[in-house]
Order: sequence, then C-alpha cells, then structure tokens
Amino acid sequence: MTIDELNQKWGIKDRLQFSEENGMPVAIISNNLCTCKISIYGAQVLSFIPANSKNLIWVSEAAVYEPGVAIRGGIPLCFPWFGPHEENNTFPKHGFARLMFWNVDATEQLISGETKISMSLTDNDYTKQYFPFSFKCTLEITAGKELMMKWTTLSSSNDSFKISNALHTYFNVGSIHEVSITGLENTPFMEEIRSDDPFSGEVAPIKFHRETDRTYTDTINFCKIIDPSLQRTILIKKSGSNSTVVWNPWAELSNKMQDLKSDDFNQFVCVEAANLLHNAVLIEPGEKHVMRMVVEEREEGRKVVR
Ligand SMILES: O=P(O)(O)OC[C@H]1O[C@H](O)[C@H](O)[C@@H](O)[C@@H]1O
Repeated sequence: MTIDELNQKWGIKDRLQFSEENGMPVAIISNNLCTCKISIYGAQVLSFIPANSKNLIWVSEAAVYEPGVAIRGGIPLCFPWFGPHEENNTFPKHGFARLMFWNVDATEQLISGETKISMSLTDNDYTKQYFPFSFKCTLEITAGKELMMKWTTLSSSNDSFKISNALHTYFNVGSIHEVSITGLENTPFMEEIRSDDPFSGEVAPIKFHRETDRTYTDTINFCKIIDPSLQRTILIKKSGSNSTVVWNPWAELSNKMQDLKSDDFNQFVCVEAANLLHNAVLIEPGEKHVMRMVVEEREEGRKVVR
C-alpha cells in the first residue's frame, strides 16, 4: 500500500497518520497522552514519548533504513529464532520478522485517549525458505500513558513448531554508567547465549562496567531500569515471556558496529522480553502463543508498582 492508501484506509484525524521517513513507511501516533512512531518495516516501534517527557526508546543516528537490513534501535521483533540460526549461519540473525514489511490490519482511537494499531505478518515463500511452517503473527500496539504490546503467534500449520522470540527493546538512558536494573537478582543467567555454563545469579541489581550480554531464563519478573541522570525509572511488565535478555555492547563493540557511533553505548540498554533456549515455545497446530509487554515511566522517588 502507498502512504496515501494507508492514510485513506487507516489514518485517524489528528491522532494517527502515515508518512515516509528515511524512505520507509511509518505510522505516527499523536494523542494527549504520548507520541509514538512505528516503522511498518519490522513493525518496529521507533519512539515512544509520554506527554511532557523524554523518549523511552532509543534509535541510533547511524541506523540504516534499507530492506534486508535491521534498523538499529527501537523495538525489533526477533522471530522465529534468536541470535544466529542453530543449524544455518547464513540465515538472518534474530530471524526474519524484523526484515519484512508487516501488514496494517486495524487502527483505533480509544475512549481512554490511547491509540491502537494492529499489524500482522503471515508466512510466504520468503519465510518458508527459513521456516517451513504456516503462521500468522499479530502485533497490537496501544500507545497512551504506557506503551502496550501484544504479540500473538498463531499456527496454521499441520505440524507443531517451536519458536524463540524477543521484543528486543532499546531503552533510552541518560548514562549507562549510572543505570541499574532490578528484577533479575538471584536469577541464573548465561553470559552469552551459546555458553552452557549458567552463572548462578547475582544478589545485587545489575550495573554496567563492560560489554554485557546476558540471557536470563525461567524468569517472569518485571524489571525496572533506574536512571538517575534522567531522574526516572522505566517499569517493564511482561507476560507470556519466560526469558529476559540484557544487552549493552560497551565501547569496543560499539566502535566495530557500523550502525552505532562509538559512544552510543552510553545512551541505551536493551532489556528484552523473550522466550529463549529451553524456554522456546512449542505451538501445536491451530494453537497460539501470546506475549505481552507494557513499558511505562515512573518519576524517581514515586512509589513503584511491583
Ligand atoms: O546486532 P543485532 O543482530 O541486532 O544483535 C544485537 C544483540 O542482540 C541481543 O541482545 C543478543 O543477545 C546480542 O548477542 C546481540 O549482539
């Protein structure tokens, strides 16, 4: 669909418009509660700014906007595998969902003041090269005071299949050196996804002093990103997700990555609601899996809901 067709069919006056940015179609939500930008390529949230506040989401200024390339930042969707493919390392890292244009299925202005957009991705010849199953992923994004995401994977396959998935969220922070993350204390983790040797977990909240790439499994906990420099806490609530990934590339890796500037690592942390390793999800024919994530900002010092 062209931008005009998208606007005619799904635009909502003064609330949701489609436009082209960096050569890619995006949906821009603007209501009394927030503004939110979503790329149709990858169904990837690129910004979420609550009213009178700063962006909760970070996107690299060096991001590449080209079909076949993953946009660095926002909320990429990793599906149906995470990291390199287990058997074929020529397959796209983190799966194909973030490399495809999704279909816009519905938009709605809610009485609550929130604005909703639903997008979907269905198997086709391209996905079948990598994943021989029939499926439909639906992503519903509701943008208001909070950002809510509901990701449904429905099997229309005759065989059961297993998926790993992640909402690979890049959170905007004032300075990674000051950030701490709570919610994963005493939870075993793998320092790298391929390591077989789980660490037994740390008692203290996570602090960042070096490259960090941790996969926590068997955790349904909500996390908080405590960010003293922006004087706020981001609360991340989730369900249908039994793993959480925490990633920051630090200086050396940032330097090597073409779509990051060398000091960008200071500005973001990825906290990813996921289902990985032995938490991969088996979906039977006709069945579905639902993962939800809600992110919201809390002012520092205010009581935080657990
Ligand atoms: O560069 P990408 O393919 O977007 O992956 C970026 C990062 O994603 C996850 O957080 C993984 O745990 C990391 O190992 C990986 O480096």
